[in-house]
Amino acid sequence: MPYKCQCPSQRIKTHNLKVRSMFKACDGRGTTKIFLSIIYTKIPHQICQHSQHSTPICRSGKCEIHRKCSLMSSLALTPFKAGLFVGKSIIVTGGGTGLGYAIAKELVSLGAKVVIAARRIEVLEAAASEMNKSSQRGGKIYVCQCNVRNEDDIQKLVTFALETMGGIDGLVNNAGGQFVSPVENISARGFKAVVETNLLSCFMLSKEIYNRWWSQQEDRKRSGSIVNIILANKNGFPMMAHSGAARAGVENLTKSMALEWIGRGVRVNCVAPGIIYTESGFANYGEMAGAFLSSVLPCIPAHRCGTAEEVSSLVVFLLSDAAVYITGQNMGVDGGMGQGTIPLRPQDHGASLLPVYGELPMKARL
Ligand SMILES: CCCCC/C=C/C(=O)SCCNC(=O)CCNC(=O)[C@H](O)C(C)(C)COP(=O)(O)OP(=O)(O)OC[C@H]1O[C@@H](n2cnc3c(N)ncnc32)[C@H](O)[C@@H]1OP(=O)(O)O
Ligand SMILES: NC(=O)C1=CN([C@@H]2O[C@H](COP(=O)(O)OP(=O)(O)OC[C@H]3O[C@@H](n4cnc5c(N)ncnc54)[C@H](OP(=O)(O)O)[C@@H]3O)[C@@H](O)[C@H]2O)C=CC1
Repeated sequence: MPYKCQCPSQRIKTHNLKVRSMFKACDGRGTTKIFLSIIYTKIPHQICQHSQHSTPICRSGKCEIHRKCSLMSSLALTPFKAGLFVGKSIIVTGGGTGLGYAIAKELVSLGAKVVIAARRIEVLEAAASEMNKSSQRGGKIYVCQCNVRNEDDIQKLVTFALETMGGIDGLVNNAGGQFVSPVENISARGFKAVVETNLLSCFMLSKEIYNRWWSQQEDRKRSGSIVNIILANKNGFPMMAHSGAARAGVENLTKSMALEWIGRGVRVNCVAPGIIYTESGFANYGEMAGAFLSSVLPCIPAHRCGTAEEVSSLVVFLLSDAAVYITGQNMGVDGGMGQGTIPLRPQDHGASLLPVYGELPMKARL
């Protein structure tokens, strides 16, 4: 059935697409070639639901492009080769939302078995059922309720992961967060809560897995990789000082663990996101998030927030064997923010010229 496009503008973007297949679309005046990728899943939706279309481009929802779209929407955005993580078992804390969700989704789409762990079981279950649609070559998401501040929960998480996946190859310490407050108003309990959530949790879970699994492996091929998600906090983190301090602790702990455990084939690295737009992450700050965004955007050299996929691809790389010679590092994904100070010097160029990898609403760009 020929696809009838009624788009008057014909502004269908083909860049950023990895061409795997080509479709011909009739615009009523001639033939337009539309290139689609089966990997970069969001693009076909942008074609179908292109905001510049004055009329709906397909009313039936049954055309070839819609069929491809629904197929592709269940796949994850990834630059990595299919099957890269087949046979690998990974824990992602905070994997039911935001960055953790993007990481878990990319991993399962590459064939990994992944346990996602957090406090809200209903959020985890909904996420798992969605992500299992992207699973490829035996990849599967399992869920485990766990408060990472609680040592019993940590032990149960490791037991669950070993029983369900048969081993652990990777750990992403992503669960975390904080509240916004000037230093003078943070109570000791509040400070402690943030340190427990971000630093103690990372120590407890990494240690538990090392003692019960990685240190027990005679097979040197069964190595491990830990990726700790921290913050771009090189110059402190005003209004989130407790978190800046806790994450600095994680960075240093990362270096110590990297040196102590390299003999067992365990690598440990940090990823330091700048300001990454995640709906769940920003929801934690209510109305304050909007004000924060407009004040911080001019200070980000890239002039836009990052996307979860832009963080996930680095995390997945660090978990992979392509990164076997990398340990003890802290890598920023921050649109240049780590080069400046916070609050950063406003940049005087216009809208962001950087292309976007993943999805980013207009409000998260300058
Ligand atoms: C705006 C864009 C920012 C972009 C940059 C960063 C982005 C991100 O990091 S996104 C991720 C955001 N996600 C989260 O922050 C979720 C996890 N966070 C939390 O769960 C809390 O912030 C927590 C770590 C503090 C834990 O909270 P809770 O379970 O309530 O902790 P406790 O019951 O143990 O409370 C202990 C202590 O903490 C004080 N407290 C908690 N929230 C606040 C608050 N919003 N403001 C001030 N104080 C807070 C609480 O009052 C308790 O202290 P006392 O009152 O002295 O007993
Ligand atoms: N978005 C951003 O701009 C940045 C984010 N980060 C960090 O990246 C990580 C992910 O953030 P993002 O995805 O944006 O935000 P989210 O709020 O979506 O992610 C936080 C996740 O951590 C889980 N979590 C929080 N506390 C606990 C706990 N005590 N035990 C178990 N799980 C917990 C939450 O699940 P649940 O509530 O169900 O437990 C949630 O899934 C966080 O560590 C965040 O601080 C760092 C820099 C910037």
